[in-house]
Amino acid sequence: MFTHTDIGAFDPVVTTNTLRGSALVKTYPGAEATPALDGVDLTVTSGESVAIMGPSGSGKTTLLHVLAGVLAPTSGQVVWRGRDLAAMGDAGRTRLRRTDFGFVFQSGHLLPELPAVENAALPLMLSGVSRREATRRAEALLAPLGLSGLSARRPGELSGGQAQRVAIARALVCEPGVVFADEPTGALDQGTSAEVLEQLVTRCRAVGASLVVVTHDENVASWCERTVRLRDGRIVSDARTTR
Ligand SMILES: Nc1ncnc2c1ncn2[C@@H]1O[C@H](COP(=O)(O)OP(=O)(O)OP(=O)(O)O)[C@@H](O)[C@H]1O
Repeated sequence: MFTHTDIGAFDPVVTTNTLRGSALVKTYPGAEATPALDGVDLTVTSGESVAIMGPSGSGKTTLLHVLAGVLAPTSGQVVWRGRDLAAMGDAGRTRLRRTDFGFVFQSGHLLPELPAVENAALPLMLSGVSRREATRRAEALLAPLGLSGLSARRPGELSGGQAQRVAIARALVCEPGVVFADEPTGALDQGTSAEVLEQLVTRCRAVGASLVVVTHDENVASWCERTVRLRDGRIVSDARTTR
């Protein structure tokens, strides 16, 4: 017979790719009076896409970094797949960021000397997968992003939109549970930005990864299932996107 405790063992928060931030506070040294995050609760469920919006300085990037285990919160807790990030230690969090999370930044952060396919394959090679297997898997991700003919090109030989699509492939190559993107289309013109965003959302959905994307662009947010708005380090609205 199941008791209440037995049922708890099947808690979906523990067994699925749920990312949960609770009571998150972050103060930077010298700015203790004005926390960058001031009591944020945010749960991202498996496969969900969430846009984080708000004015400049409202805490968007800080929230992204705290949820991703890049920055430690001053207080509060981040739990991924039922595990507290604070309990993992620096080495554990570094490993987690490599295996479970993917990252896309505003301007790609690709290595200029490597061809596109090796840039996309890099996280796999860093975790010990052979170059041959890593590039095979990277090629398989570049193809649906419309880049199969460009995999030998170096970043300097790609357009901004193409380079961001290589960055999307790189973020997905380790089959992450969550992709974190900080202004991923901030350096692109509007048309290219819409294409890249569509690709980012579509590819994350195709592989079942959740997406947390910081943006100033309402068009970007409209691609996500949910929009969270911050002001002065607090959530002021959290709503399903209506189309
Ligand atoms: N390393 C840091 N040291 C001190 N203060 C910081 C640091 N990083 C951010 N802050 C401060 O924390 C607050 C939130 O910054 P954050 O970068 O998270 O905001 P944001 O909403 O992402 O802003 P933007 O849209 O301009 O990128 C701001 O007041 C900022 O000045």
